[in-house]
Amino acid sequence: MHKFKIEGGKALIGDVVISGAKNAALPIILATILTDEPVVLHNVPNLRDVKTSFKLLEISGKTVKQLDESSYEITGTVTNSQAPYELVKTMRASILTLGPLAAKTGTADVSLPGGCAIGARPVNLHIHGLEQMGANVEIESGYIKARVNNRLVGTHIYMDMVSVTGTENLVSAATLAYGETRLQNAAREPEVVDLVNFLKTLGADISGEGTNDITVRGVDKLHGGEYTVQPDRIETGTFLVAAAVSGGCITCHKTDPKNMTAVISKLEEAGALVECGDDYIKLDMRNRELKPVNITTAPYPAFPTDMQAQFTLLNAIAKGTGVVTETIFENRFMHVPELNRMGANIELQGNSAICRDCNGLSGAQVMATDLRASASLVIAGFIAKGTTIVDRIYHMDRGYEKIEEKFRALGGCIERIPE
Ligand SMILES: CC(=O)N[C@H]1[C@@H](OP(=O)(O)OP(=O)(O)OC[C@H]2O[C@@H](n3ccc(=O)[nH]c3=O)[C@H](O)[C@@H]2O)O[C@H](CO)[C@@H](O)[C@@H]1O
Ligand SMILES: C=C(OP(=O)(O)O)C(=O)O
Repeated sequence: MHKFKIEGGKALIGDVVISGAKNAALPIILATILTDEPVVLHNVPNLRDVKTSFKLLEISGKTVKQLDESSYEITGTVTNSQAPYELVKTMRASILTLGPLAAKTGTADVSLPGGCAIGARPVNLHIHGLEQMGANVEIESGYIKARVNNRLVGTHIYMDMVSVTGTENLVSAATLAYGETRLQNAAREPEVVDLVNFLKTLGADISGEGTNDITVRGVDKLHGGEYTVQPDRIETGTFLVAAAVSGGCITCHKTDPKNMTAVISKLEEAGALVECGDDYIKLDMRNRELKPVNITTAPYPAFPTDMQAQFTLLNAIAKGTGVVTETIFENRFMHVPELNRMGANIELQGNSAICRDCNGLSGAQVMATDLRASASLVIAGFIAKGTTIVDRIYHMDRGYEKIEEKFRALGGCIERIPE
């Protein structure tokens, strides 16, 4: 298991090019199951989760060919409708095979993902939606087994909770259903919109994306196409927080400020000077005082849970008290005890973290528990006095491309050490 060794105490300054969004790339890659024709994808990030998605496609019978650093061609037809436990256990987003496999082949045997560090994360909405579209779904030996007679049938689905991958699974499945599917209380996340735009390039007939009421009119088949994955708004936000907490100045290029209003306005409230262009965001924190900000996570367009750990760190080192409330996942504060070990003064009260003044952070040996917790600990290492060792960084490799390279270019002292 690799670790990061980080020397702290330097402002992070410079430019960084943002990669394609993990959470857009994964549903798009797995939705290629829906077509027999070639698909070319660009701006695909080189991440562990992306490799896992390609493995899932290859198991299904598809062929994946890398064209350049971030472009891939996916060809072939699905001949096997299994998403095995060995892969699903390493990546929850494997559940995104369920809708496409059921719609395309009438059969899907997808291992139940189970809980993870941040919460129980059930998939009842995915299953219930498919049942409403006519699938017969059984849970057997740890697998979701979906069977469809002939073809899924469009229907009116009200989703009890806003679920990002739940919406993505049902939208993907509905593209090949007979008739019209209406999804109410759908997720509005930019990654859902990216998936819909991709499906439209393959000939899907969808409207309402970006709202909570999406309509999909099923077509007989989808054709091939070429698509560029949107920039990663969470990677962008992570670098902006790194600039803010280190008193530095970072410009994120090839990103999309339009999808980041909640995060940018909180960074401004925290005292940062933020400048946005069409495809860049620059955050300057030099000679400015960091102020605490209260945040509450909620579905888009509200503040994203995937930026919560980074803002918990921001509040931990700001002068004054900031309250972070997590409403999406029941256990997403695993970074708090680790930050406290580095000198933070954060108290957990129910689903809130009360971040009070501390006397700065000092380097320590800490454990990454999930993807965004890892990001907050790595950034904490850059601002702490002395050396920080972050253990279990495989979490980070799931979602951040070339992370050491990117931080090093900003002046960060970080090296990967094999155990
Ligand atoms: C690959 C991907 O895109 N992952 C993102 C996706 O995860 P994911 O799609 O798994 O998260 P959801 O939006 O589904 O989860 C939201 C809430 O709904 C609950 N729920 C969800 C489905 C369901 O069938 N039943 C149920 O109760 C979950 O436990 C959670 O409490 O959205 C999350 C919320 O923005 C992000 O943190 C993840 O980074
Ligand atoms: C929680 C995340 O991812 P996943 O849903 O893949 O676990 C994340 O991207 O922060």
